Amino acid sequence: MIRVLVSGATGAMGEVLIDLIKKSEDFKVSAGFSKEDKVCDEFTIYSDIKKIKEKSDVIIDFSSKDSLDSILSLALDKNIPLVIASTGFDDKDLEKIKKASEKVPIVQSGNFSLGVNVMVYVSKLLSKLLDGFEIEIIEAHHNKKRDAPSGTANMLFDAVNEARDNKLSKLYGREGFSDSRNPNEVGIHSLRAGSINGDHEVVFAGLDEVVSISHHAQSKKIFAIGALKAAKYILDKENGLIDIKEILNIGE
Ligand SMILES: NC(=O)C1=CN([C@@H]2O[C@H](COP(=O)(O)OP(=O)(O)OC[C@H]3O[C@@H](n4cnc5c(N)ncnc54)[C@H](OP(=O)(O)O)[C@@H]3O)[C@@H](O)[C@H]2O)C=CC1
Ligand SMILES: O=C(O)C1=N[C@H](C(=O)O)C[C@H](O)C1
Repeated sequence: MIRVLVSGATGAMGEVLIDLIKKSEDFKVSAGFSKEDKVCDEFTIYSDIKKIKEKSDVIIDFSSKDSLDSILSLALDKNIPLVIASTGFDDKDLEKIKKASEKVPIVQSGNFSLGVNVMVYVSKLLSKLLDGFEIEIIEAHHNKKRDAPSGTANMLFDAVNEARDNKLSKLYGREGFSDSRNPNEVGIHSLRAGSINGDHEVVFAGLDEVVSISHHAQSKKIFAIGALKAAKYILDKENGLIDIKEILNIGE
């Protein structure tokens, strides 16, 4: 039985993850981490990582960028693998994650669903094949999402940009007048409304033709399923930053 320390335990994703773990035969919740202490039937949620004494085999983090330092020190202190699903990280945060992965195995992804990671892989291919087509990215999420654009939109931008020798630049929204569109700009547009679980579209627009690829998350479960798969995969790894594509068997 794999003992999971759930970070972000009282959040929307934390609750979905805990519910899936309770129905699983392979996993159990050892403890939770969140902003407030809370005693649940089968485990305790702590707001202070120093109070967490329960033995855990892996940490799965669906909290926020604000708890990154706590989560990294928890993984390093307990010397256990870490699945980072929180989004909104900047380059300094990503550097901290890379540094910590020298000591413990870490997988960090803005999206743990299979469908999105296949979409990221295909978007890179489309960007290469449709050279000269202009690219726009649209993402839509629920009205409680704090960060914009989504981590997934950033993954999609990185993929299409890599295929264009990193010559592309992000443009967040548009307003006012402009004589012409810079061919290397990628408009990234974020919708926030209702209870949308996570929709993404990449549009490749050429002269008189458009190619697009999209993903629609019908539940939050798809992210928790991917995170649990990642947790199982990194359990026996020594250390290192493991690519989600390796875990989901996507591409070379
Ligand atoms: N990679 C992926 O596949 C996916 C990633 N995500 C990401 O996961 C994160 C959580 O999403 P969601 O569950 O919807 O968000 P919620 O706001 O519903 O939950 C966030 C949780 O983290 C806790 N938290 C926030 N800041 C801290 C902190 N500094 N220390 C301790 N606990 C903290 C919150 O506590 P409290 O409730 O007290 O505020 C809450 O329990 C987001 O970054 C989101 O983008 C979401 C879905 C899929
Ligand atoms: O906040 C969410 O809900 C989600 N966030 C992730 C992101 O920022 O891409 C993944 C998914 O789209 C749901």
